Amino acid sequence: MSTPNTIPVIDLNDYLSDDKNKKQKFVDNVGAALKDVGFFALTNHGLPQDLVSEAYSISEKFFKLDEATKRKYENLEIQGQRGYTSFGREHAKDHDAPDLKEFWHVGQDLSDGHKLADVYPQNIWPKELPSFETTMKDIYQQLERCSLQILEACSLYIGEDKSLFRDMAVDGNTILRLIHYPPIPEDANPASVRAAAHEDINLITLLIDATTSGLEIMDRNGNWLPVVTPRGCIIVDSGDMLQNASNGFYKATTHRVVNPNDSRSRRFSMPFFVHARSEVPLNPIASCVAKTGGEKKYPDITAGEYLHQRLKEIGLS
Ligand SMILES: O=C(O)CCC(=O)C(=O)O
Ligand SMILES: [Fe+2]
Repeated sequence: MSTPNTIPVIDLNDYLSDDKNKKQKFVDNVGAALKDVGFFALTNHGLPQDLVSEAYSISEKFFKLDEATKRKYENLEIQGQRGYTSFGREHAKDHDAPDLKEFWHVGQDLSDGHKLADVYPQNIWPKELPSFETTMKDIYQQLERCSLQILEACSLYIGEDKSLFRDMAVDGNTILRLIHYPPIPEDANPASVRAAAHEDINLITLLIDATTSGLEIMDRNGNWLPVVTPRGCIIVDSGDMLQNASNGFYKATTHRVVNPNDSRSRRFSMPFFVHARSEVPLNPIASCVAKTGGEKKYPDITAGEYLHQRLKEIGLS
Protein backbone atom coordinates (compact mmCIF):
# COMPACT_ATOMS: atom_id res chain seq x y z
CA MET A 1 0.00 0.00 0.00
CA SER A 2 1.36 3.44 -0.80
CA THR A 3 1.86 6.02 1.97
CA PRO A 4 -1.01 8.54 2.09
CA ASN A 5 -0.29 12.13 1.04
CA THR A 6 0.40 14.37 4.03
CA ILE A 7 -0.62 17.69 2.43
CA PRO A 8 -3.65 18.58 0.23
CA VAL A 9 -3.30 17.71 -3.47
CA ILE A 10 -4.75 20.34 -5.83
CA ASP A 11 -5.25 20.17 -9.60
CA LEU A 12 -4.24 23.23 -11.67
CA ASN A 13 -6.45 22.00 -14.53
CA ASP A 14 -9.47 22.96 -12.43
CA TYR A 15 -8.38 26.59 -12.55
CA LEU A 16 -7.77 26.48 -16.30
CA SER A 17 -11.17 24.92 -16.94
CA ASP A 18 -14.11 26.85 -18.46
CA ASP A 19 -16.31 25.35 -15.77
CA LYS A 20 -16.91 28.02 -13.12
CA ASN A 21 -17.47 25.44 -10.39
CA LYS A 22 -14.10 23.83 -11.06
CA LYS A 23 -12.37 27.19 -11.00
CA GLN A 24 -14.04 27.99 -7.70
CA LYS A 25 -13.02 24.58 -6.34
CA PHE A 26 -9.37 25.37 -7.13
CA VAL A 27 -9.62 28.77 -5.43
CA ASP A 28 -11.28 27.25 -2.36
CA ASN A 29 -8.74 24.43 -2.11
CA VAL A 30 -5.68 26.68 -2.54
CA GLY A 31 -7.02 29.28 -0.11
CA ALA A 32 -7.95 26.75 2.55
CA ALA A 33 -4.63 24.89 2.19
CA LEU A 34 -2.48 28.01 2.61
CA LYS A 35 -4.66 29.27 5.45
CA ASP A 36 -4.80 26.00 7.41
CA VAL A 37 -1.67 24.02 6.46
CA GLY A 38 0.60 26.50 4.66
CA PHE A 39 1.51 23.74 2.14
CA PHE A 40 -0.10 21.87 -0.75
CA ALA A 41 0.91 19.76 -3.75
CA LEU A 42 0.04 21.01 -7.26
CA THR A 43 -0.73 18.47 -9.98
CA ASN A 44 -1.21 19.06 -13.73
CA HIS A 45 1.10 22.07 -13.45
CA GLY A 46 2.12 21.83 -17.11
CA LEU A 47 5.90 21.59 -16.64
CA PRO A 48 7.19 18.97 -19.08
CA GLN A 49 8.84 16.07 -17.24
CA ASP A 50 11.72 16.19 -19.77
CA LEU A 51 12.46 19.77 -18.79
CA VAL A 52 12.49 18.92 -15.08
CA SER A 53 14.81 15.93 -15.67
CA GLU A 54 17.11 18.05 -17.82
CA ALA A 55 17.27 20.77 -15.16
CA TYR A 56 18.20 18.21 -12.49
CA SER A 57 20.78 16.62 -14.75
CA ILE A 58 22.46 19.99 -15.46
CA SER A 59 22.33 20.95 -11.81
CA GLU A 60 24.06 17.68 -10.89
CA LYS A 61 26.75 18.29 -13.53
CA PHE A 62 27.41 21.75 -12.18
CA PHE A 63 27.80 20.66 -8.55
CA LYS A 64 30.17 17.86 -9.67
CA LEU A 65 32.64 20.45 -11.00
CA ASP A 66 35.70 20.96 -8.82
CA GLU A 67 35.54 23.48 -6.00
CA ALA A 68 37.86 26.02 -7.66
CA THR A 69 35.69 26.11 -10.79
CA LYS A 70 32.50 26.53 -8.80
CA ARG A 71 34.02 29.32 -6.71
CA LYS A 72 34.70 31.34 -9.88
CA TYR A 73 30.94 31.89 -9.88
CA GLU A 74 30.61 32.94 -6.24
CA ASN A 75 30.10 36.70 -5.97
CA LEU A 76 30.16 37.83 -2.37
CA GLU A 77 29.73 41.48 -3.39
CA ILE A 78 26.13 40.71 -4.36
CA GLN A 79 25.76 38.28 -1.41
CA GLY A 80 25.27 35.32 -3.73
CA GLN A 81 22.06 36.78 -5.17
CA ARG A 82 23.16 35.30 -8.51
CA GLY A 83 25.42 32.34 -9.25
CA TYR A 84 27.05 30.06 -6.72
CA THR A 85 26.99 30.02 -2.89
CA SER A 86 29.47 27.57 -1.38
CA PHE A 87 28.83 24.86 1.19
CA GLY A 88 28.16 25.99 4.76
CA ARG A 89 27.56 29.69 4.09
CA GLU A 90 23.83 29.97 4.85
CA HIS A 91 22.21 29.28 8.22
CA ALA A 92 18.58 29.52 9.32
CA LYS A 93 17.39 32.50 11.35
CA ASP A 94 18.18 31.99 15.08
CA HIS A 95 20.28 28.87 14.30
CA ASP A 96 24.05 29.42 14.17
CA ALA A 97 25.16 26.06 12.76
CA PRO A 98 25.33 26.30 8.94
CA ASP A 99 23.02 24.29 6.67
CA LEU A 100 24.70 21.35 4.86
CA LYS A 101 24.12 22.59 1.32
CA GLU A 102 25.57 24.52 -1.61
CA PHE A 103 23.39 26.29 -4.18
CA TRP A 104 23.03 28.41 -7.30
CA HIS A 105 20.67 31.35 -7.83
CA VAL A 106 18.96 32.30 -11.09
CA GLY A 107 16.99 35.58 -11.10
CA GLN A 108 14.76 37.59 -13.43
CA ASP A 109 16.07 37.93 -16.93
CA LEU A 110 14.45 41.15 -18.13
CA SER A 111 14.96 42.52 -21.63
CA ASP A 112 17.28 45.50 -22.16
CA GLY A 113 15.30 48.67 -21.73
CA HIS A 114 12.89 47.16 -19.17
CA LYS A 115 12.60 49.65 -16.31
CA LEU A 116 13.83 47.08 -13.77
CA ALA A 117 16.57 45.58 -15.98
CA ASP A 118 19.30 47.51 -14.15
CA VAL A 119 17.76 47.12 -10.71
CA TYR A 120 18.38 43.37 -10.40
CA PRO A 121 21.88 41.87 -10.58
CA GLN A 122 22.72 40.29 -13.95
CA ASN A 123 22.38 36.53 -14.12
CA ILE A 124 25.60 34.53 -14.17
CA TRP A 125 25.92 31.42 -16.41
CA PRO A 126 28.59 28.72 -16.04
CA LYS A 127 30.71 28.48 -19.20
CA GLU A 128 31.34 24.77 -18.57
CA LEU A 129 27.68 23.90 -19.25
CA PRO A 130 26.37 25.45 -22.47
CA SER A 131 22.73 24.35 -22.04
CA PHE A 132 22.49 25.62 -18.44
CA GLU A 133 21.21 29.07 -19.46
CA THR A 134 18.39 28.03 -21.81
CA THR A 135 17.17 25.22 -19.56
CA MET A 136 17.12 27.32 -16.40
CA LYS A 137 15.44 30.27 -18.16
CA ASP A 138 12.81 27.90 -19.51
CA ILE A 139 12.04 26.30 -16.15
CA TYR A 140 12.02 29.74 -14.48
CA GLN A 141 9.33 30.95 -16.90
CA GLN A 142 7.21 27.84 -16.45
CA LEU A 143 7.35 28.13 -12.67
CA GLU A 144 6.57 31.84 -12.85
CA ARG A 145 3.45 31.10 -14.91
CA CYS A 146 2.19 28.63 -12.26
CA SER A 147 3.05 30.98 -9.41
CA LEU A 148 1.01 33.85 -10.84
CA GLN A 149 -2.01 31.54 -11.22
CA ILE A 150 -1.69 30.45 -7.58
CA LEU A 151 -1.40 34.08 -6.44
CA GLU A 152 -4.63 34.85 -8.34
CA ALA A 153 -6.36 32.10 -6.38
CA CYS A 154 -4.98 33.50 -3.09
CA SER A 155 -6.47 36.91 -3.97
CA LEU A 156 -9.86 35.54 -5.04
CA TYR A 157 -10.18 33.42 -1.89
CA ILE A 158 -10.09 36.52 0.33
CA GLY A 159 -12.69 38.26 -1.87
CA GLU A 160 -10.25 40.61 -3.63
CA ASP A 161 -9.62 41.11 -7.33
CA LYS A 162 -7.46 38.30 -8.75
CA SER A 163 -4.73 40.79 -9.59
CA LEU A 164 -4.01 41.77 -5.96
CA PHE A 165 -1.14 39.39 -5.07
CA ARG A 166 -0.38 38.49 -8.67
CA ASP A 167 0.52 42.06 -9.60
CA MET A 168 2.91 42.34 -6.65
CA ALA A 169 4.98 39.51 -8.13
CA VAL A 170 5.01 40.52 -11.81
CA ASP A 171 8.70 41.21 -12.66
CA GLY A 172 9.39 40.55 -8.96
CA ASN A 173 12.72 39.72 -7.38
CA THR A 174 11.93 36.00 -7.78
CA ILE A 175 14.74 33.46 -7.45
CA LEU A 176 15.18 29.90 -8.72
CA ARG A 177 17.55 28.12 -6.32
CA LEU A 178 19.28 24.91 -7.40
CA ILE A 179 20.36 23.12 -4.23
CA HIS A 180 22.84 20.29 -3.74
CA TYR A 181 22.93 18.57 -0.36
CA PRO A 182 26.14 16.49 -0.58
CA PRO A 183 26.96 13.44 1.57
CA ILE A 184 27.23 14.52 5.21
CA PRO A 185 30.91 15.40 5.85
CA GLU A 186 32.50 13.54 8.76
CA ASP A 187 33.60 16.78 10.35
CA ALA A 188 30.18 18.45 10.01
CA ASN A 189 29.03 20.48 12.99
CA PRO A 190 26.81 18.04 14.96
CA ALA A 191 24.18 20.78 15.22
CA SER A 192 24.00 21.15 11.42
CA VAL A 193 21.26 19.66 9.26
CA ARG A 194 20.58 19.89 5.53
CA ALA A 195 18.17 22.77 6.08
CA ALA A 196 17.38 23.82 9.66
CA ALA A 197 13.82 24.71 10.63
CA HIS A 198 12.72 27.94 8.93
CA GLU A 199 9.89 29.75 7.23
CA ASP A 200 10.37 31.04 3.70
CA ILE A 201 10.82 34.80 3.42
CA ASN A 202 8.94 35.37 0.16
CA LEU A 203 5.26 35.41 -0.94
CA ILE A 204 5.02 31.76 -2.01
CA THR A 205 7.53 29.02 -2.88
CA LEU A 206 7.17 26.37 -5.59
CA LEU A 207 9.28 23.27 -5.03
CA ILE A 208 9.65 20.82 -7.86
CA ASP A 209 9.81 17.27 -6.50
CA ALA A 210 13.26 16.79 -4.94
CA THR A 211 15.40 13.77 -5.82
CA THR A 212 14.94 12.14 -2.39
CA SER A 213 12.78 12.55 0.70
CA GLY A 214 13.82 14.64 3.69
CA LEU A 215 11.41 17.60 3.65
CA GLU A 216 9.31 17.89 6.81
CA ILE A 217 6.71 20.41 7.98
CA MET A 218 5.70 21.30 11.51
CA ASP A 219 2.04 20.76 12.32
CA ARG A 220 -0.01 22.89 14.71
CA ASN A 221 0.96 20.71 17.67
CA GLY A 222 4.67 21.13 16.99
CA ASN A 223 5.13 17.63 15.51
CA TRP A 224 7.31 17.11 12.44
CA LEU A 225 5.53 15.46 9.49
CA PRO A 226 7.44 14.12 6.46
CA VAL A 227 5.95 15.64 3.29
CA VAL A 228 4.52 12.82 1.16
CA THR A 229 2.99 13.75 -2.23
CA PRO A 230 2.23 12.14 -5.58
CA ARG A 231 5.32 11.89 -7.80
CA GLY A 232 5.91 14.66 -10.29
CA CYS A 233 3.89 17.33 -8.49
CA ILE A 234 5.06 20.75 -7.34
CA ILE A 235 4.95 21.48 -3.61
CA VAL A 236 3.71 25.00 -2.83
CA ASP A 237 4.06 26.85 0.47
CA SER A 238 3.24 30.33 1.70
CA GLY A 239 6.02 32.50 3.09
CA ASP A 240 6.40 35.38 5.53
CA MET A 241 5.67 38.10 2.97
CA LEU A 242 2.22 36.65 2.19
CA GLN A 243 1.65 36.17 5.90
CA ASN A 244 2.53 39.85 6.48
CA ALA A 245 0.31 41.19 3.67
CA SER A 246 -2.59 38.96 4.74
CA ASN A 247 -2.18 39.85 8.45
CA GLY A 248 -1.54 36.20 9.26
CA PHE A 249 -4.56 34.86 7.35
CA TYR A 250 -2.17 32.82 5.18
CA LYS A 251 0.39 30.95 7.31
CA ALA A 252 4.15 30.68 6.77
CA THR A 253 4.63 27.14 8.02
CA THR A 254 7.94 26.04 9.56
CA HIS A 255 9.74 23.34 7.58
CA ARG A 256 13.18 21.72 7.40
CA VAL A 257 15.22 19.12 5.49
CA VAL A 258 16.55 16.36 7.74
CA ASN A 259 19.81 14.45 7.31
CA PRO A 260 19.50 11.08 5.54
CA ASN A 261 19.85 7.68 7.21
CA ASP A 262 22.61 6.92 4.74
CA SER A 263 25.06 9.78 5.28
CA ARG A 264 26.68 9.10 1.87
CA SER A 265 23.54 9.90 -0.09
CA ARG A 266 23.05 13.19 -1.93
CA ARG A 267 19.93 15.22 -2.49
CA PHE A 268 19.06 17.80 -5.14
CA SER A 269 16.10 20.19 -4.94
CA MET A 270 14.90 23.28 -6.78
CA PRO A 271 12.86 25.81 -4.81
CA PHE A 272 11.45 28.79 -6.71
CA PHE A 273 11.06 31.71 -4.29
CA VAL A 274 8.37 34.07 -5.58
CA HIS A 275 9.07 37.64 -4.48
CA ALA A 276 7.29 40.94 -4.94
CA ARG A 277 9.05 43.84 -6.65
CA SER A 278 11.12 45.75 -4.09
CA GLU A 279 8.91 48.85 -4.01
CA VAL A 280 5.70 46.88 -3.29
CA PRO A 281 4.17 47.54 0.15
CA LEU A 282 3.43 44.38 2.12
CA ASN A 283 1.19 46.33 4.51
CA PRO A 284 -1.58 44.18 5.99
CA ILE A 285 -4.61 44.41 3.66
CA ALA A 286 -7.75 45.85 5.28
CA SER A 287 -10.00 42.92 4.29
CA CYS A 288 -7.51 40.47 5.84
CA VAL A 289 -7.22 42.53 9.01
CA ALA A 290 -11.02 42.27 9.26
CA LYS A 291 -10.86 38.48 8.80
CA THR A 292 -8.18 38.03 11.47
CA GLY A 293 -9.69 39.74 14.50
CA GLY A 294 -9.69 43.39 13.36
CA GLU A 295 -6.24 44.30 14.62
CA LYS A 296 -3.11 44.81 12.55
CA LYS A 297 -0.54 42.22 13.71
CA TYR A 298 2.21 42.85 11.14
CA PRO A 299 4.18 45.97 10.13
CA ASP A 300 3.78 48.28 7.15
CA ILE A 301 6.95 47.55 5.18
CA THR A 302 8.04 47.29 1.55
CA ALA A 303 9.22 44.00 0.06
CA GLY A 304 12.71 45.46 -0.46
CA GLU A 305 13.11 46.51 3.18
CA TYR A 306 11.69 43.19 4.39
CA LEU A 307 14.10 41.15 2.27
CA HIS A 308 17.10 43.17 3.39
CA GLN A 309 16.28 42.61 7.07
CA ARG A 310 15.77 38.89 6.60
CA LEU A 311 18.87 38.23 4.48
CA LYS A 312 20.97 39.73 7.26
CA GLU A 313 19.47 37.26 9.70
CA ILE A 314 20.52 34.25 7.60
CA GLY A 315 24.08 35.37 6.85
CA LEU A 316 23.47 36.33 3.19
CA SER A 317 23.67 40.11 3.52
O1 LIG B 1 15.27 21.23 -0.32
C1 LIG B 1 14.08 21.27 -0.03
O2 LIG B 1 13.31 20.34 -0.28
C2 LIG B 1 13.49 22.49 0.66
C3 LIG B 1 14.47 23.59 0.84
C4 LIG B 1 13.88 24.78 1.54
O3 LIG B 1 12.97 24.69 2.32
C5 LIG B 1 14.42 26.12 1.24
O4 LIG B 1 15.48 26.22 0.59
O5 LIG B 1 13.79 27.12 1.67
FE1 LIG C 1 12.13 26.65 2.74
